[in-house]
Amino acid sequence: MSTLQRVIANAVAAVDRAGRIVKEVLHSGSLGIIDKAQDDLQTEADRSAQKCIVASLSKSFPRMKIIGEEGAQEGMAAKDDWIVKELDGAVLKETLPSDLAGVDEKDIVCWVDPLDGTKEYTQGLLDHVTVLVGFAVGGKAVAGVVHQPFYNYTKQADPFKQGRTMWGIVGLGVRGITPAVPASGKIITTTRSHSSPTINACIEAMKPTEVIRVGGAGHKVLLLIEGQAHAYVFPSPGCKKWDTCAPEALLEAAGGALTDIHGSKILYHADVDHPNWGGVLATCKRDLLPQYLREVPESVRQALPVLGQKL
Ligand SMILES: Nc1ncnc2c1ncn2[C@@H]1O[C@H](COP(=O)(O)O)[C@@H](OP(=O)(O)O)[C@H]1O
Ligand SMILES: [Mg+2]
Ligand SMILES: [Mg+2]
Ligand SMILES: [Mg+2]
Repeated sequence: MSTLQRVIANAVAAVDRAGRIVKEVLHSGSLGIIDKAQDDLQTEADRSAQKCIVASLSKSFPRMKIIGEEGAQEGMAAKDDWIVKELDGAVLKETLPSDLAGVDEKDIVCWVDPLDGTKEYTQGLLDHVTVLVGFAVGGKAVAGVVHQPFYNYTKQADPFKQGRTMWGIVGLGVRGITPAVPASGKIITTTRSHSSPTINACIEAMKPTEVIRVGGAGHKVLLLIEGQAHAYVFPSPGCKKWDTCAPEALLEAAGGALTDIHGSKILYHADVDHPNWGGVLATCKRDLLPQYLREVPESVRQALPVLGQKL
């Protein structure tokens, strides 16, 4: 059994536990909101869910490098029942592509966003929330685990029996979600809580038939995979590597593509800068990407630094 496969299997089990924590904090009625920076909130759910995922993965895979949005969380003990040792059986049944099967534990970089869409979580827009665990090898996003704790959420049913987990491995495919493409139009999804004149100018220049403003990088990529939008347009340095690693791998495994606004690959080595300085541009199908890249206005290109190599 390959190490990467066991790591992904553990992450699939751990995100479910993290999602449970996100629900427990919501139901406690005390979100424990902290302002990390302007337009950058953290809640007790972000802190505890990260502790759960990082403590679980680092216990079983101590040589893997793990980078989480909420930092080291020193002094905060993980409760015993937050440490997930289980490996998801469905992941273990798969056969990994040969280029990933032999990867050593120390060469895997894991990017954890314990709660993506924090702003929307605090505002009760619960379906925008995802838990993201992405894996990179050689700087490339190769696998992504995405849990949506409040998928199709209803207050009438047991909250802990709701939610869904999706995962994808580049070269293998996606599980837990069925890829589709929109029937017509030109539908762009973007931020609802971190907008800017540059973002709006870029979207306007693309002449969409519809703009869907929702929270979360994970949630927006799910809209692309499920055929609700053609492109995710975010020419801003606000998204970080933990926002895009898991969504990028899931999207690529489903047939789409995610790069920066210049079409350069986003790099996920352990020592990279955390912000995606070149912004984010993603499309539901890989062959749609060049068209959207061409439509980015020159003024928007010039507002964001050029890094990395072209896809
Ligand atoms: N200007 C900004 N400042 C801080 N974080 C930003 C940001 N723009 C985007 N992000 C982060 O990128 C993710 C997706 O943003 P959005 O929902 O606006 O599309 C969110 O992750 P988190 O909710 O995990 O912090 C959000 O905080
Ligand atoms: Mg955050
Ligand atoms: Mg995020
Ligand atoms: Mg987050």
